[in-house]
Amino acid sequence: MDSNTPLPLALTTGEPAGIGAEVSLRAALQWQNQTPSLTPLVLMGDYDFLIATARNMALDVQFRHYDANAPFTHTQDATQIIQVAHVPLRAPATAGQLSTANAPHVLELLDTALNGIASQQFSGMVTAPVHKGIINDAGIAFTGHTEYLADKTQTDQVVMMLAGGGMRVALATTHVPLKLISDAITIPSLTRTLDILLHDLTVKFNIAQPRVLVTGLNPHAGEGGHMGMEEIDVITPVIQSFQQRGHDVRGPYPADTLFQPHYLNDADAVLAMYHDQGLPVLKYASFGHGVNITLGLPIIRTSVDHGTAIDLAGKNTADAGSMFAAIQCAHDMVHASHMNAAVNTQTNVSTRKI
Ligand SMILES: NC(=O)c1ccc[n+]([C@@H]2O[C@H](COP(=O)([O-])OP(=O)(O)OC[C@H]3O[C@@H](n4cnc5c(N)ncnc54)[C@H](O)[C@@H]3O)[C@@H](O)[C@H]2O)c1
Ligand SMILES: N[C@H](C(=O)O)[C@H](O)COP(=O)(O)O
Repeated sequence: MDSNTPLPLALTTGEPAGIGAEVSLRAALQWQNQTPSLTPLVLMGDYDFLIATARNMALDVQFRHYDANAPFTHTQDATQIIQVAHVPLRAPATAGQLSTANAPHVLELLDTALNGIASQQFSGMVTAPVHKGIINDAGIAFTGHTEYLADKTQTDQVVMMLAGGGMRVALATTHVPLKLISDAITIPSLTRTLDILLHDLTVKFNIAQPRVLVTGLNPHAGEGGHMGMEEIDVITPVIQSFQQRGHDVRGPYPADTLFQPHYLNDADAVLAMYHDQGLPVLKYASFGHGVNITLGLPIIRTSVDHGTAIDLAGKNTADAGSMFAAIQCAHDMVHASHMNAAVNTQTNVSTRKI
């Protein structure tokens, strides 16, 4: 490929019984129409299934098979062409009807994108939602893209961060049952989470001196130890160690009152302790336009803020705003990473390999 042509982003179309194909197609067309010649997209999915989905949506669109040896850019007159890296379904897909038979297909979409990134065909991946339950029902242990991609890229720890509504909310734990949360937050794990968060905010989001607000774990951040000891034993010592290293990391703040402009206006990200402490606030502020980002991976990966919406599949009513935002975010992160890599090459500043 011409070195001036940006590498495509891989877009995995997700659970075929859900809204993944619909939001992928709609957002891809919007992206290609708004930004022709910018970053091409390649959809990972079953070619005929995507054609059938487009027909059901009455989209004015043409399809072509992705060919790594024949670069394709969405020029002004080719914005309605969708490139597909064909990953065959394992069984016919019906909107709204989950099937364990297609669980391997869903994971093959991710593997195809990963292989394409490894072989430098793609600059990153944007993922449509998968259904964690049906993959487990198929006998495949799976807790989420976040953990799957960490495992596949042999990354010891990653950080889930969602962005939307003017906020970034990162999590100290990912898909962990509530009763295991306290034990999962240790001085080493929280330190590593903050290291990853600060590093990726700098390198992938171009924030020179990230300001991070950290929540407590317990009501009222433990009320001085009367409502839990995690703040005193773990969270405060970790925050202090980052402050001693010169970072703008503050807290622990009671999570129930932290999410207000008074605090947020003076911060680049909030680090919440667990999934349902931070994400409901962010999703209330931005559902349908938020982006899920996996930090700490050696690749760029973004995703939607919603799930498979089985109840909406096939109805052509799903909002593709979050998928569009995820494409935009991945595009911006690729550019920020390239810029920072160039700066570091020039100044010989070493950064952790991402
Ligand atoms: N990135 C991902 O892969 C991802 C993200 C979140 C949830 N999930 C998975 O999705 C499955 C279903 O999860 P859930 O039911 O909790 O959440 P969901 O987001 O699928 O649905 C919640 C509600 O939001 C609505 N909704 C979701 N997306 C919408 C859209 N684009 N436009 C309009 N309305 C939309 C749905 O109709 C439903 O009423 C679970 O297996 C979950 O783990 C996957
Ligand atoms: N925690 C995510 C959310 O609430 O949006 C969602 O489950 C997706 O997670 P993965 O990206 O790990 O699949």
